[in-house]
Amino acid sequence: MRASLLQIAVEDDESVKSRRQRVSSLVREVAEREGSGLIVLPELWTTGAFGYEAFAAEAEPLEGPTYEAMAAAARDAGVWLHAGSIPERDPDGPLYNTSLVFSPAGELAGAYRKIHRFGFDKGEAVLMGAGDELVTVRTPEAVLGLATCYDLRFPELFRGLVDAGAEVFVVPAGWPARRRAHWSLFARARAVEDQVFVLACGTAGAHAGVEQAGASVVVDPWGEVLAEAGPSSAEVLTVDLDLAKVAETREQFPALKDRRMGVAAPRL
Ligand SMILES: O=C(O)CCC(=O)C(=O)O
Repeated sequence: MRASLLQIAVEDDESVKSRRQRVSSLVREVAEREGSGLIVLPELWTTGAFGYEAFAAEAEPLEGPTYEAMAAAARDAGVWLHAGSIPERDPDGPLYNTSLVFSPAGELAGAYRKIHRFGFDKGEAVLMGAGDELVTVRTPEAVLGLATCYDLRFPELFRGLVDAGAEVFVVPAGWPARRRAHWSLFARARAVEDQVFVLACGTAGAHAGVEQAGASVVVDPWGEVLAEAGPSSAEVLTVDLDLAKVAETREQFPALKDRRMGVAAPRL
Protein backbone atom coordinates (compact mmCIF):
# COMPACT_ATOMS: atom_id res chain seq x y z
CA MET A 1 0.00 0.00 0.00
CA ARG A 2 1.44 3.36 -0.99
CA ALA A 3 0.54 6.01 1.60
CA SER A 4 0.98 9.76 1.28
CA LEU A 5 0.79 12.03 4.33
CA LEU A 6 -0.02 15.66 3.55
CA GLN A 7 1.53 17.91 6.19
CA ILE A 8 -0.65 20.95 5.51
CA ALA A 9 0.40 24.47 6.56
CA VAL A 10 -2.36 26.07 8.63
CA GLU A 11 -1.95 29.84 8.98
CA ASP A 12 -4.30 32.53 10.27
CA ASP A 13 -4.26 34.55 7.05
CA GLU A 14 -5.99 31.90 4.93
CA SER A 15 -9.77 31.46 5.11
CA VAL A 16 -11.31 28.07 5.81
CA LYS A 17 -12.98 28.16 2.42
CA SER A 18 -9.78 28.78 0.54
CA ARG A 19 -7.88 26.15 2.56
CA ARG A 20 -10.63 23.63 1.80
CA GLN A 21 -10.26 24.32 -1.92
CA ARG A 22 -6.49 24.21 -1.76
CA VAL A 23 -6.44 20.89 0.12
CA SER A 24 -9.04 19.32 -2.19
CA SER A 25 -6.86 20.16 -5.21
CA LEU A 26 -3.76 18.92 -3.42
CA VAL A 27 -5.35 15.51 -2.72
CA ARG A 28 -6.05 15.09 -6.45
CA GLU A 29 -2.57 16.32 -7.47
CA VAL A 30 -0.70 14.12 -4.99
CA ALA A 31 -2.71 11.01 -5.87
CA GLU A 32 -1.88 11.47 -9.52
CA ARG A 33 1.77 12.41 -9.05
CA GLU A 34 2.67 9.84 -6.37
CA GLY A 35 0.30 7.01 -7.31
CA SER A 36 -0.94 6.84 -3.71
CA GLY A 37 -3.47 4.26 -2.54
CA LEU A 38 -4.08 6.03 0.80
CA ILE A 39 -3.84 9.75 1.53
CA VAL A 40 -3.81 11.14 5.07
CA LEU A 41 -4.56 14.71 6.21
CA PRO A 42 -3.99 16.29 9.64
CA GLU A 43 -6.34 17.10 12.54
CA LEU A 44 -8.73 20.07 12.28
CA TRP A 45 -6.93 21.52 9.27
CA THR A 46 -9.90 23.76 8.41
CA THR A 47 -9.73 25.82 11.63
CA GLY A 48 -6.41 24.68 13.08
CA ALA A 49 -6.37 22.51 16.21
CA PHE A 50 -5.78 25.63 18.35
CA GLY A 51 -8.24 27.85 16.45
CA TYR A 52 -10.64 27.63 19.40
CA GLU A 53 -12.47 30.82 18.46
CA ALA A 54 -13.35 29.39 15.05
CA PHE A 55 -14.65 26.02 16.27
CA ALA A 56 -18.28 27.06 16.78
CA ALA A 57 -18.42 29.33 13.72
CA GLU A 58 -16.84 26.77 11.38
CA ALA A 59 -18.41 23.61 12.85
CA GLU A 60 -20.21 21.54 10.22
CA PRO A 61 -22.75 18.77 10.26
CA LEU A 62 -21.07 15.44 9.50
CA GLU A 63 -22.11 15.69 5.86
CA GLY A 64 -21.16 19.37 5.54
CA PRO A 65 -18.87 21.20 3.09
CA THR A 66 -15.64 19.46 4.12
CA TYR A 67 -17.30 16.05 3.88
CA GLU A 68 -18.61 16.91 0.40
CA ALA A 69 -15.25 18.25 -0.79
CA MET A 70 -13.29 15.28 0.58
CA ALA A 71 -15.73 12.66 -0.71
CA ALA A 72 -15.40 14.21 -4.18
CA ALA A 73 -11.60 14.38 -3.92
CA ALA A 74 -11.38 10.70 -2.86
CA ARG A 75 -13.67 9.66 -5.72
CA ASP A 76 -11.90 11.77 -8.36
CA ALA A 77 -8.48 10.60 -7.20
CA GLY A 78 -9.59 6.99 -6.69
CA VAL A 79 -7.88 6.75 -3.28
CA TRP A 80 -8.66 5.83 0.29
CA LEU A 81 -8.69 9.22 1.98
CA HIS A 82 -8.29 9.78 5.70
CA ALA A 83 -9.50 13.38 5.52
CA GLY A 84 -8.13 14.38 8.94
CA SER A 85 -10.75 15.78 11.29
CA ILE A 86 -13.42 18.47 11.28
CA PRO A 87 -15.23 20.31 14.05
CA GLU A 88 -18.50 18.39 13.76
CA ARG A 89 -21.78 19.87 14.95
CA ASP A 90 -24.07 17.13 16.20
CA PRO A 91 -27.62 18.47 15.72
CA ASP A 92 -28.62 16.93 19.06
CA GLY A 93 -25.44 17.43 21.04
CA PRO A 94 -22.12 19.23 21.39
CA LEU A 95 -19.33 19.73 18.88
CA TYR A 96 -16.97 16.82 18.26
CA ASN A 97 -13.50 16.55 16.77
CA THR A 98 -14.42 13.99 14.12
CA SER A 99 -12.14 12.18 11.67
CA LEU A 100 -13.55 11.06 8.34
CA VAL A 101 -12.33 8.23 6.12
CA PHE A 102 -13.57 7.85 2.53
CA SER A 103 -13.30 4.91 0.17
CA PRO A 104 -12.09 5.37 -3.42
CA ALA A 105 -15.77 5.44 -4.41
CA GLY A 106 -16.17 8.59 -2.28
CA GLU A 107 -18.26 6.78 0.34
CA LEU A 108 -17.81 7.31 4.06
CA ALA A 109 -15.97 4.25 5.39
CA GLY A 110 -15.49 5.47 8.98
CA ALA A 111 -16.05 8.44 11.29
CA TYR A 112 -14.19 8.67 14.59
CA ARG A 113 -14.97 11.19 17.33
CA LYS A 114 -11.75 11.96 19.24
CA ILE A 115 -11.93 10.27 22.63
CA HIS A 116 -9.32 12.28 24.59
CA ARG A 117 -9.89 16.02 24.34
CA PHE A 118 -6.89 18.28 24.78
CA GLY A 119 -6.62 21.42 26.92
CA PHE A 120 -7.35 20.34 30.52
CA ASP A 121 -9.72 23.14 31.64
CA LYS A 122 -9.82 25.10 28.38
CA GLY A 123 -9.89 24.85 24.58
CA GLU A 124 -11.03 21.61 23.02
CA ALA A 125 -11.56 20.01 26.44
CA VAL A 126 -14.39 22.40 27.23
CA LEU A 127 -15.58 23.32 23.73
CA MET A 128 -16.09 19.80 22.41
CA GLY A 129 -17.68 16.58 23.54
CA ALA A 130 -15.72 13.32 23.89
CA GLY A 131 -16.21 10.38 21.59
CA ASP A 132 -16.73 7.01 23.23
CA GLU A 133 -16.24 4.49 20.44
CA LEU A 134 -13.13 2.90 18.95
CA VAL A 135 -13.22 2.87 15.15
CA THR A 136 -11.43 0.66 12.64
CA VAL A 137 -11.74 0.77 8.85
CA ARG A 138 -11.20 -2.34 6.75
CA THR A 139 -9.56 -1.60 3.38
CA PRO A 140 -8.74 -4.44 0.96
CA GLU A 141 -5.08 -4.24 2.08
CA ALA A 142 -5.16 -3.51 5.80
CA VAL A 143 -7.30 -2.71 8.81
CA LEU A 144 -6.81 0.92 9.84
CA GLY A 145 -7.18 1.95 13.48
CA LEU A 146 -8.21 5.57 14.02
CA ALA A 147 -6.95 7.92 16.72
CA THR A 148 -6.34 11.67 16.93
CA CYS A 149 -3.44 13.75 18.31
CA TYR A 150 -3.68 13.81 22.16
CA ASP A 151 -5.02 10.20 21.99
CA LEU A 152 -1.37 9.25 21.38
CA ARG A 153 -0.74 9.72 25.11
CA PHE A 154 -3.20 6.94 26.00
CA PRO A 155 -1.75 3.54 25.01
CA GLU A 156 -4.82 1.62 26.20
CA LEU A 157 -6.82 3.12 23.33
CA PHE A 158 -4.32 1.67 20.84
CA ARG A 159 -4.38 -1.75 22.52
CA GLY A 160 -8.12 -1.66 22.04
CA LEU A 161 -7.58 -0.97 18.34
CA VAL A 162 -5.10 -3.87 18.10
CA ASP A 163 -7.66 -6.15 19.75
CA ALA A 164 -10.12 -4.97 17.10
CA GLY A 165 -7.68 -6.07 14.37
CA ALA A 166 -5.83 -2.83 13.50
CA GLU A 167 -2.60 -3.20 11.51
CA VAL A 168 -2.03 0.47 10.69
CA PHE A 169 -2.72 3.31 13.13
CA VAL A 170 -3.64 6.53 11.34
CA VAL A 171 -3.18 9.54 13.61
CA PRO A 172 -3.96 13.04 12.34
CA ALA A 173 -2.70 15.78 14.64
CA GLY A 174 -2.15 19.48 15.26
CA TRP A 175 0.70 18.91 17.72
CA PRO A 176 2.54 21.98 19.06
CA ALA A 177 6.24 22.50 18.32
CA ARG A 178 7.00 22.81 22.06
CA ARG A 179 6.35 19.10 22.58
CA ARG A 180 7.69 17.80 19.27
CA ALA A 181 9.96 15.33 21.08
CA HIS A 182 6.91 13.72 22.76
CA TRP A 183 5.15 13.39 19.40
CA SER A 184 8.05 11.57 17.76
CA LEU A 185 8.52 9.35 20.81
CA PHE A 186 4.84 8.39 21.06
CA ALA A 187 4.59 7.59 17.35
CA ARG A 188 7.48 5.14 17.66
CA ALA A 189 6.34 3.77 21.00
CA ARG A 190 2.84 2.94 19.72
CA ALA A 191 4.36 1.21 16.67
CA VAL A 192 6.78 -0.88 18.74
CA GLU A 193 4.42 -1.87 21.55
CA ASP A 194 1.54 -2.76 19.22
CA GLN A 195 3.63 -4.05 16.28
CA VAL A 196 1.80 -1.98 13.69
CA PHE A 197 2.55 0.73 11.16
CA VAL A 198 1.93 4.26 12.47
CA LEU A 199 1.05 7.05 10.05
CA ALA A 200 1.13 10.25 12.09
CA CYS A 201 0.27 13.37 10.10
CA GLY A 202 0.58 16.82 11.66
CA THR A 203 0.25 20.41 10.51
CA ALA A 204 2.97 22.94 9.71
CA GLY A 205 3.13 26.70 10.21
CA ALA A 206 1.59 28.64 13.10
CA HIS A 207 -2.01 29.52 13.91
CA ALA A 208 -3.66 31.17 16.91
CA GLY A 209 -0.16 31.90 18.23
CA VAL A 210 0.84 28.21 18.38
CA GLU A 211 3.75 27.03 16.26
CA GLN A 212 3.08 23.55 14.96
CA ALA A 213 5.46 20.60 15.27
CA GLY A 214 5.28 19.34 11.70
CA ALA A 215 7.51 16.22 11.83
CA SER A 216 4.84 13.96 10.35
CA VAL A 217 6.18 10.45 10.48
CA VAL A 218 5.71 6.90 9.20
CA VAL A 219 6.97 4.14 11.50
CA ASP A 220 7.05 0.41 10.79
CA PRO A 221 6.10 -2.39 13.23
CA TRP A 222 9.73 -2.75 14.36
CA GLY A 223 9.88 0.95 15.27
CA GLU A 224 11.97 1.99 12.28
CA VAL A 225 11.18 5.47 10.99
CA LEU A 226 10.47 5.01 7.28
CA ALA A 227 10.01 8.72 6.54
CA GLU A 228 9.82 11.92 8.54
CA ALA A 229 8.87 15.44 7.46
CA GLY A 230 10.67 18.60 8.47
CA PRO A 231 9.45 20.72 11.35
CA SER A 232 8.15 23.85 9.77
CA SER A 233 6.88 23.71 6.19
CA ALA A 234 4.19 21.99 4.21
CA GLU A 235 5.42 18.65 2.92
CA VAL A 236 4.23 15.42 1.32
CA LEU A 237 5.62 12.13 2.64
CA THR A 238 5.08 9.09 0.44
CA VAL A 239 5.98 5.61 1.63
CA ASP A 240 5.34 2.08 0.37
CA LEU A 241 4.11 -0.01 3.29
CA ASP A 242 4.98 -3.69 3.20
CA LEU A 243 1.95 -4.81 5.18
CA ALA A 244 3.22 -8.39 5.57
CA LYS A 245 5.64 -6.90 8.13
CA VAL A 246 2.87 -6.72 10.72
CA ALA A 247 2.34 -10.49 10.80
CA GLU A 248 6.07 -11.16 10.37
CA THR A 249 7.02 -8.95 13.32
CA ARG A 250 4.30 -10.47 15.51
CA GLU A 251 5.49 -13.95 14.60
CA GLN A 252 9.21 -13.31 15.06
CA PHE A 253 8.79 -11.42 18.34
CA PRO A 254 5.43 -12.53 19.77
CA ALA A 255 5.31 -10.16 22.74
CA LEU A 256 1.60 -9.44 22.25
CA LYS A 257 0.94 -13.07 23.16
CA ASP A 258 2.58 -12.53 26.56
CA ARG A 259 0.00 -10.00 27.73
CA ARG A 260 -1.30 -10.79 31.22
CA MET A 261 -4.86 -9.59 31.53
CA GLY A 262 -6.61 -9.24 34.86
CA VAL A 263 -3.51 -9.33 37.09
CA ALA A 264 -4.66 -8.43 40.61
CA ALA A 265 -4.04 -4.93 41.97
CA PRO A 266 -1.64 -4.62 44.93
CA ARG A 267 -3.18 -4.87 48.37
CA LEU A 268 -2.89 -1.50 50.14
O1 LIG B 1 -0.55 16.13 23.86
C1 LIG B 1 -0.03 17.12 23.36
O2 LIG B 1 1.05 17.54 23.77
C2 LIG B 1 -0.68 17.86 22.24
C3 LIG B 1 -2.10 17.44 21.98
C4 LIG B 1 -2.82 18.37 21.07
O3 LIG B 1 -2.31 19.38 20.68
C5 LIG B 1 -4.16 18.03 20.58
O4 LIG B 1 -4.69 16.95 20.89
O5 LIG B 1 -4.75 18.86 19.85
